[in-house]
Amino acid sequence: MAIAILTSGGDCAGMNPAIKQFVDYCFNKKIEPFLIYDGLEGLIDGNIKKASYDDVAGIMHEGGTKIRSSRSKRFFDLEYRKQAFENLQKHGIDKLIILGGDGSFRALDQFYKDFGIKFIGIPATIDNDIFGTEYCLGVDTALNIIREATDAIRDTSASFKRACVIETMGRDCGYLALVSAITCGAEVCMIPELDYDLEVIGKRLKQELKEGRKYIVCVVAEGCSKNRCTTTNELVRWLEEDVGIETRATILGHIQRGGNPTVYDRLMASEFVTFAIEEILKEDSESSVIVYNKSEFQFVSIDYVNSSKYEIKKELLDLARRLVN
Ligand SMILES: Nc1ncnc2c1ncn2[C@@H]1O[C@H](COP(=O)(O)OP(=O)(O)OP(=O)(O)O)[C@@H](O)[C@H]1O
Ligand SMILES: O=P(O)(O)OC[C@H]1O[C@](O)(CO)[C@@H](O)[C@@H]1O
Repeated sequence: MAIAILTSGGDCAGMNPAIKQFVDYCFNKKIEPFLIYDGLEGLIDGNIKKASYDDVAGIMHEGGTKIRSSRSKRFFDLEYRKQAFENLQKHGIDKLIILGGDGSFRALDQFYKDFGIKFIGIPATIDNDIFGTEYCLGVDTALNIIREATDAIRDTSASFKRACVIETMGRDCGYLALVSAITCGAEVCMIPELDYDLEVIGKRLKQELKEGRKYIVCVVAEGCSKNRCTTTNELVRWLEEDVGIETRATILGHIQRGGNPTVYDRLMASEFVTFAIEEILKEDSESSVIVYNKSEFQFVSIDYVNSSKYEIKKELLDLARRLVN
């Protein structure tokens, strides 16, 4: 029996520990593990290799993905998916484990419908934006990187009595910005999920500055720029001209996607992969996504994952409401 693993979409910390556990666990179960390099692009190009212990030795602590990732235009095309299927056939692979976001799951769902290749999707994206799961691999590491950066930026802002605007990733989802704002003690948090009123926030900040505030930390989700009118540059202008404080902006960018996986992401990687392998080995297993809710792993259908948009839970949003008023 042969199973292959691939990583797709944005990489994240935790992918390497997952790949290592995949290989180790398969060997332990006397299953042949294969590695598909370069995500869906590699699947199309036949960049597939039987795994050895050497391929995964010493990768537990490394960020990113050793087998690399891709976003593939070609995979939307049946002709290339057929080529991908033929590549798998050459190696006798009929089961796939994919680490990625919901786009990657949709890709393999289409592939399953075309050629019957079963798969299990493991949520792995720093955005934490997949419907049906409270946690996606890589989020804890990304949050810790944002925390470290924000703590450092606060040091220099406080030294100059400045404001700082820190833009986080997350696509349309404000999860990274929200949790970072709460846990880094930000004064302002702007995310697509929460209405905010610059006039009201401005009044509060001016009063606080009058009372001796030495710095302002403003965390903003990249999704705000896309979905609303307030871009990071506009926030800088507003802080300088309306609130009256010298301001610097930092767009954290891809630094949030790299870095050594935290203990939590290493452990989650191991658990996600182990349960996924156990599930896909079952005779009656259907293609599905492994999700993590209330400290438990479960399997849900792709249709379920695609049925709705991920929403940040209200209790968490409530913790940040004072930062938007
Ligand atoms: N309906 C589809 N049919 C075929 N391929 C698809 C489909 N949807 C997505 N894909 C493929 O899946 C790839 C990964 O999707 P996407 O770029 O949205 O990232 P993702 O898996 O959602 O991860 P992230 O959240 O990190 O961006 C796409 O580049 C594309 O090749
Ligand atoms: O690395 P790329 O292709 O520029 O994609 C960036 C996007 O990927 C993510 O890092 C993960 O989905 C988003 O937060 C971000 O908007």
